[in-house]
Amino acid sequence: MVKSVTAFAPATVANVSCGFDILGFAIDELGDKVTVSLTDTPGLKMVRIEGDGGRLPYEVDKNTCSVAIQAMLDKLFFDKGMEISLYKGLPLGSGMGSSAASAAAALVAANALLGNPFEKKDLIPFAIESERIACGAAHADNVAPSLLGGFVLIRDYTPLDVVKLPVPKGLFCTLLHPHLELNTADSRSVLRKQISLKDATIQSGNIAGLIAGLFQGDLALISRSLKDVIAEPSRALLIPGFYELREAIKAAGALGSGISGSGPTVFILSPGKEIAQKVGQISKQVFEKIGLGVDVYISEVNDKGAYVVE
Ligand SMILES: Nc1ncnc2c1ncn2[C@@H]1O[C@H](COP(=O)(O)OP(=O)(O)O)[C@@H](O)[C@H]1O
Ligand SMILES: N[C@@H](CCOP(=O)(O)O)C(=O)O
Repeated sequence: MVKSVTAFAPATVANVSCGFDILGFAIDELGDKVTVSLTDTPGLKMVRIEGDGGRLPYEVDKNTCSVAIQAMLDKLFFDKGMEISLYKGLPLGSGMGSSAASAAAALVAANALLGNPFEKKDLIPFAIESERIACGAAHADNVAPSLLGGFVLIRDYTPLDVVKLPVPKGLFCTLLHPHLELNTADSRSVLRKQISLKDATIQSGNIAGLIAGLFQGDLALISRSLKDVIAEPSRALLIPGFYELREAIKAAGALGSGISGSGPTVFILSPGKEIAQKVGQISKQVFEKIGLGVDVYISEVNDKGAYVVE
């Protein structure tokens, strides 16, 4: 019997502008790795955390890896133990679904260790529990795409209704991660609690348009729909250079830009790698001009999601 499994789970862009808490997609290469080992001593233990600068909790009721696995084991009435090692590839509070990637990798590793009693889709509720711990909100728009890959819609939470959407060919994402940290809990606290009928109508039109654009592979429709009148107006104020960046890339041929998750990372969608690289260069200069260091990542949409590596 296999005693130890390692899994990788990718970074994700949640919301995708108009899909607050209901839409996200996965990124290539960037992500977290988790190794889970079976032990005879009952209970979970976080035995190792690397790449976090010593900032993440070892307490099993605080780390998203162990919280997610515990939720899964509760369902199975499992009486053995597991040791968990986390290798963080993602920066904390980045808006790239860092807490979610840890949970997704942990679940895929633990599930494989037990002989895959759950389909990947069935792991989402366990991962959602870990998001409640990380940011106080049980949102699924990072954990679902990190587990399943591609664009994922969360049509409803009660009961959970998750739909994987098509990924148009040639779609590239540029991620700009300015060297700032924003806690998801903090950037949720700045959101308005009420929205007007007018804004609800605009947002519904855009999310419907974005999903239709994904199904039809219609990049012009995707471009027209990448607008957010709900979260972005409040959150953009927390990201220096956000509107300057949007202005600077206007003529470069990108489809649109927005805040990745709750920020500070900004995502830009482009029709092809060349434009994705060009807007990356332009945006980098915008951030550097205002004295902010920035990491630039270019990626296709990752359609695979979390997977076992060894
Ligand atoms: N394994 C983990 N990886 C990342 N963050 C974790 C993890 N476990 C717990 N957390 C907590 O979650 C918070 C980071 O999550 P969040 O601000 O939502 O970042 P992100 O936007 O990158 O997902 C921090 O308070 C951190 O302590
Ligand atoms: N829908 C959530 C997404 C948070 O993503 P994160 O990557 O910043 O954790 C929100 O907008 O709060």
